[in-house]
Amino acid sequence: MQILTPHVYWAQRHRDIYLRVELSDAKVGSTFSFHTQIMMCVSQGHGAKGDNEYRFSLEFLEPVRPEISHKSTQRQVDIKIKKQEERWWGRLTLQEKKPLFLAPDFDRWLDESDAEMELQAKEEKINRISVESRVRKDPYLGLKKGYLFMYNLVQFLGFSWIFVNMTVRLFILGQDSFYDTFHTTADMMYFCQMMAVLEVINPLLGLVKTGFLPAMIQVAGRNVILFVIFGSLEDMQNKPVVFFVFYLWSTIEIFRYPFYMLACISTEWKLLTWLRYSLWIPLYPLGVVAEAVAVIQSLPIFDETRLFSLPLPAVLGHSLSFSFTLQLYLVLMFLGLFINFRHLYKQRRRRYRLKKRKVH
Ligand SMILES: CCCCCCCCCCCCC[C@@H](O)CC(=O)SCCNC(=O)CCNC(=O)[C@H](O)C(C)(C)COP(=O)(O)OP(=O)(O)OC[C@H]1O[C@@H](n2cnc3c(N)ncnc32)[C@H](O)[C@@H]1OP(=O)(O)O
Repeated sequence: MQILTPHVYWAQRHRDIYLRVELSDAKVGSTFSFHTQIMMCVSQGHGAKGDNEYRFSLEFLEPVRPEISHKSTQRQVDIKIKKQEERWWGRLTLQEKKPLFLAPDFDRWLDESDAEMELQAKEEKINRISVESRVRKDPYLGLKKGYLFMYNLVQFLGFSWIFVNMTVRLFILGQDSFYDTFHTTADMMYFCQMMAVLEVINPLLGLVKTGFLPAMIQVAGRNVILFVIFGSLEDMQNKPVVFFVFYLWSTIEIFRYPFYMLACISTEWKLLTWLRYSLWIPLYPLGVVAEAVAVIQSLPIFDETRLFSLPLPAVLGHSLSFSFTLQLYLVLMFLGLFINFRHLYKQRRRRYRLKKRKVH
């Protein structure tokens, strides 16, 4: 009996092989069999030699997966086969000479670089959809952003009030303003620094991408100075060091909080970003030095007043002055400076590397 072979057209992508078999009204029961990389197809349909049984076999260049998807239409049978390994084939069949019944399917034909671009476009689309669906999944996003925006606004207003107040007094009173900074601005500073505890809680709740430790060091470090050194020792309150500490703190915050506010509404001002990620370079070490001066100045006062001193058993002496704890704290301060300086340096690099990548 004569074996009839249909015309078969082929095209490929990195993952798939497409075959189009020229058989109209092919019966649903086309059978396919696979043996490693050989595929055989038998089908009843209307081809070049009228209504008949047609068959063909192909030995592929590389192994394919045995599962196959195919669809018979009035005009043709479309077959899709998955390659076992995702790569571009130089030709379809193992034998170099192309079988006579096989030809390229120019309707689907793409060369390798076009197929790569198509693959890339598909992957980008999938990524975009998955990012969009992740973003859409958070039903509280608006609420979170609203809360962060309000928090940053309140902090911005608080620190701006301190900064403007101190600057105006400096212009009017000159050096005399150094001595009553605490009495004129401490209430607002207490308020802002108590609120700043939220900066440690926010990353714990996953509201911001900040590391917990840097925020903890920042907030705890400042609050020790504000509440323990300045707040509890009246003798410290009229020292010029208060002016320098408060001025350095508020200078960075009047840029940092508006930067966060803009981030909450997905907006950016280049100059503000630059100031947020650059001003800390001189301000942070200066701030730590000013805070260290405040701690050192408070040591004799704690020794004298015995405030917060730790009672000791009679054999060990009367009590342990709080100044010992503060001397230990001085060491911690420089460790904290190192950790946060490195953190801010990394944040700066990440920000500007990211931006460069977006530009190219
Ligand atoms: C463990 C016990 C410790 C005990 C203490 C030990 C001793 C401590 C000594 C410490 C010395 C402190 C000295 C200090 O007080 C001196 C001064 O402050 S001087 C003045 C200069 N100071 C500064 O410049 C520091 C200012 N502070 C900060 O920058 C932050 O507090 C800090 C945690 C240090 C770093 O901030 P962060 O990690 O948040 O970096 P980013 O700004 O880049 O933010 C990361 C991403 O999160 C988003 N984010 C963060 N916060 C908010 C917010 N409130 N609202 C909205 N979005 C926010 C931000 O947009 C970033 O997102 P993206 O990456 O998408 O851009």
